[in-house]
Amino acid sequence: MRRIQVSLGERSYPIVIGSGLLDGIAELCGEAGFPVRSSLLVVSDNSVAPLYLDGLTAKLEEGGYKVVTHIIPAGEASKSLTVYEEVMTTAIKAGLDRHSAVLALGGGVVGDLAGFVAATYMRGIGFLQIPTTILAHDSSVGGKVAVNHPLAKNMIGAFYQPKMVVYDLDTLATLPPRDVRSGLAEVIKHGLILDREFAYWCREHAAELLSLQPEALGYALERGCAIKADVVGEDEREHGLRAILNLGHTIGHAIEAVGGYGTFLHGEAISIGMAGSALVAAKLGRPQSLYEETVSMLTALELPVTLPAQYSVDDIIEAMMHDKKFKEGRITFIVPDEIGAVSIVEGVEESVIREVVGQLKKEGSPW
Ligand SMILES: NC(=O)c1ccc[n+]([C@@H]2O[C@H](COP(=O)([O-])OP(=O)(O)OC[C@H]3O[C@@H](n4cnc5c(N)ncnc54)[C@H](O)[C@@H]3O)[C@@H](O)[C@H]2O)c1
Ligand SMILES: O=C(O)C(=O)C[C@@H](O)[C@H](O)[C@H](O)COP(=O)(O)O
Ligand SMILES: [Zn+2]
Repeated sequence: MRRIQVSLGERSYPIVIGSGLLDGIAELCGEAGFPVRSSLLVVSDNSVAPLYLDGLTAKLEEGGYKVVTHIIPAGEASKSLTVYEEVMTTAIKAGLDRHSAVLALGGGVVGDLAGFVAATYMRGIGFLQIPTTILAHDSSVGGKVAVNHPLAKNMIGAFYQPKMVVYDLDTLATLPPRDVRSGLAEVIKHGLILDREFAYWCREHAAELLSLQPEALGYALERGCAIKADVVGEDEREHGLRAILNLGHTIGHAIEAVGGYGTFLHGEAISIGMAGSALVAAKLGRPQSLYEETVSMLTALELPVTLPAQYSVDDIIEAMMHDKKFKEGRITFIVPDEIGAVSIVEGVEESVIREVVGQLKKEGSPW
């Protein structure tokens, strides 16, 4: 077991990462400050719940907690105001009070949605993240919680930190291969923005990562969590540095919204977006080889780097205008300078972005 601290003053918390952690979940809830005999609302989805919810509930009840559960349909479409309201209804009917807490058992969809419930139920109750996907090494850390609006990703949300992240790597064994690949996009993102050596390590160990080899995966997730924790510790509310975690997301979020949530998985859309950012970089004077190197890393992880022909450039550009970094008619891009270093570039010309999205389509893609 290893602990990585997210240092945020009185909102600091540990990421507990390792094997067999769910057996000790009641003790960890105690450490997180949830009083024994209080009610815990466990939110999960209908793929994760059959695998892990009964075991988790039994351990929590053995530890003296009352457990209420709410199971949402798996997939991005559940990150909606409708599903948010349904979870709230469960919380109210179960009589959750200010000593209660919400536990998110699942991937980023469950974590973002349940976190937004925790942030807003009675103006905020306790929250614990129990990530079960590779991608959720990113989503469970840092306190961005949200649901989507049909026009734009994560548009309705809050910054609300969990009291703890309990990352039991044993749960990853049941992940479908497509979600393994999608999660690896955010893993390599952490290397691409801040750690050159780690980015190359991911490419070199791609086969082990894709086959969920425990040592390689454990190392990659610890490194990814540590990089994320450092950035969040520096800039919790994205006044500056934290924006670098958005590499690939300006285009990626637009692809998700235009395609319909769930058509492309988040990591897939972000992978195409990271290829796009490297094309923007080339147009701003960085070497073309940076694009080729980025693509070689993404394709080693079997991630997409091109956009299907049916996506309209106009639609993508329009969706981008809803990006949270879009200010006064100017689009901000996180642009790679080299592998392991990026710049935040405000006011990238629309004509440049149009060309890049067109180029992403041109390659022709099986996706
Ligand atoms: N808050 C943040 O900082 C942040 C960061 C990155 C991504 N996100 C968000 O996270 C979401 C994507 O997260 P995700 O990829 O984890 O999606 P997800 O929660 O939909 O999980 C992916 C799929 O895997 C299934 N699954 C989860 N764990 C499983 C397991 N252990 N075994 C078998 N199946 C399992 C789920 O049922 C789902 O079908 C997006 O909405 C994205 O916007 C948020
Ligand atoms: O934590 C962050 O900050 C990130 O940007 C991490 C991203 O991977 C994540 O997808 C996040 O939800 C995007 O944030 P948003 O503010 O652009 O919605
Ligand atoms: Zn992301």
